[in-house]
Amino acid sequence: MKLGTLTEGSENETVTGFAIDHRKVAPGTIFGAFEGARVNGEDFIPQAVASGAIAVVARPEAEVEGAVHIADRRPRERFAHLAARFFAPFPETVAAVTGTNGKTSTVELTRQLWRMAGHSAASIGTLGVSTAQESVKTGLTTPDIVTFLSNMAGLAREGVTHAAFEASSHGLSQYRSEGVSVTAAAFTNLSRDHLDYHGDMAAYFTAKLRLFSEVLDPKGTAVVWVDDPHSDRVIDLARARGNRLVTVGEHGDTLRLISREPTLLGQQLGIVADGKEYRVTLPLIGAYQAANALTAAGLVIATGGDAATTLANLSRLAPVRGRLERATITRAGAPVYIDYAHTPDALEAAIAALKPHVDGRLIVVFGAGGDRDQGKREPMGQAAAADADLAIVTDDNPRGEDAAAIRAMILKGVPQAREIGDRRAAIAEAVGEAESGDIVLVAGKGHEQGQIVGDMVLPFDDVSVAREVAA
Ligand SMILES: CC(=O)N[C@H]1[C@@H](OP(=O)(O)OP(=O)(O)OC[C@H]2O[C@@H](n3ccc(=O)[nH]c3=O)[C@H](O)[C@@H]2O)O[C@H](CO)[C@@H](O)[C@@H]1O[C@H](C)C(=O)N[C@@H](C)C(=O)N[C@H](CCC(=O)O)C(=O)O
Ligand SMILES: Nc1ncnc2c1ncn2[C@@H]1O[C@H](COP(=O)(O)OP(=O)(O)OP(=O)(O)O)[C@@H](O)[C@H]1O
Ligand SMILES: N[C@H](CCC[C@H](N)C(=O)O)C(=O)O
Ligand SMILES: [Mg+2]
Repeated sequence: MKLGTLTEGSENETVTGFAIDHRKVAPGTIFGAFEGARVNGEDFIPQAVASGAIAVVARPEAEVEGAVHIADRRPRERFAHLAARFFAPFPETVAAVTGTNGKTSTVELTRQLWRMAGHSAASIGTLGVSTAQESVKTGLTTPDIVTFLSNMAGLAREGVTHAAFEASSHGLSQYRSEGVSVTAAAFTNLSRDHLDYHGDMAAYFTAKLRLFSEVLDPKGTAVVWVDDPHSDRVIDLARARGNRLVTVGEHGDTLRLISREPTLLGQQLGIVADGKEYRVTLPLIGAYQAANALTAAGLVIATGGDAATTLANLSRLAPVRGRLERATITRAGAPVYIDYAHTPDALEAAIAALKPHVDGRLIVVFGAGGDRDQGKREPMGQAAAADADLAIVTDDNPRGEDAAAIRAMILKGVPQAREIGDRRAAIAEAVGEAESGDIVLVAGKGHEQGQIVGDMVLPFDDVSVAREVAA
């Protein structure tokens, strides 16, 4: 591709790639220089040009010498659209999922349902880039724009026709997932998280709504979990823009959930679609997993799937890694579940999912991440105080913060909890305490493979630790 095809000039230089980090610039690269939360990418323009950048996308006031300056008030957006032209083509059907909780689960379940319908499908999110064959980590929920577009293009080259990705609020506000045509976009729910980055709930919601106001194709479909108090805003937005609507939930029009009964290994759902009533055996426990499965089914229907077939396929869904995953059963006979709940709402949902299965006590082990929203810590404690029979507060990626100070903030919400900083010791204590009829929930890390302390990532996997201490 020639530079002249991307800018108004007649530059004949060959574009070899795109980069947003000057350390990744090679001769022929177009460099995106953006103001960030930590540093200003514009400071690296001279180094990028010295490394061979032939053009720089940056604000008009940025100084660019020795390369073409592609000036734009919204450089991240402009960069994304230029890069998309370079990396295209992409999978023809692309769905995006936003919401505070449930994104990873929904994209993963959507991928599975598409596959059952005979499509070559993939998902991109917290678990990485996953196809039926493999899963490769990217490190972020919504990867940076260059990784995102190159992965989407790579999937298309491998024959993937259907891709679902997680649109995190950080990703949406940093234009990390632009440039592909999004045919369907789903909203799961909104509750407290990430206020360290967004400031307040209104700004956090606005970041998420950009998926519906700007990213979703004008001819695309909005899929909405309607039982969340924030769903009306999404529905109004979709109506105002003329998008097709698929609504799911107890108040849903497309898929109406009329009953839900927990069973030993999952739940029985009664669902009305197109005026017909369906009985579905979902092999996943908890109201929250039913919500995510229905939202995933909504995305599949929004992208051309038949409702009856899609609902029938729900009975064959495989669990999502680290989401209410049963790691082991203790010697006393108590099951130990691992879940990725790391917000107050998620902790409440994970506890509620297990409650119907508990005869004795529900023992919950959890912490909260360092260098993340501090205001969610006390409410997480309160959620455990309200619904757990025994809470053990421990560490979960303290990062650059003092672990004891994080625990103290959680303990304000649950003063009766036991405090055991060392996560392995905390899990061992819960496993040792549990009697027959009890359930242990270890929350916060799900699929994660490390404990981040300072700059170090110490190997840690809740599932293996639970198995080891229970052995
Ligand atoms: C707060 C945040 O989201 N930061 C991300 C973001 O940073 P930023 O744009 O503010 O970048 P910055 O570090 O200030 O740098 C500004 C610019 O200078 C460039 N730069 C920087 C240094 C340098 O030497 N050379 C250089 O060119 C950077 O590439 C960037 O374009 O862009 C960077 C490059 O893509 C990301 O690596 C970085 O993720 C950090 C590591 C992070 O921890 N992000 C988390 C909070 C995150 O994004 N989480 C969400 C949500 C999780 C969820 O709940 O699902 C996610 O999508 O994963
Ligand atoms: N629909 C839901 N409603 C409430 N809580 C949920 C819902 N879905 C998931 N959760 C809770 O949130 C946790 C994380 O789920 P999941 O990984 O699917 O969400 P996510 O939105 O991808 O999270 P992240 O923001 O970390 O990427 C689950 O382990 C569960 O505790
Ligand atoms: N995507 C979330 C994951 C949180 C997981 C939890 N284990 C933590 O470290 O806080 C975040 O970066 O805020
Ligand atoms: Mg996720």
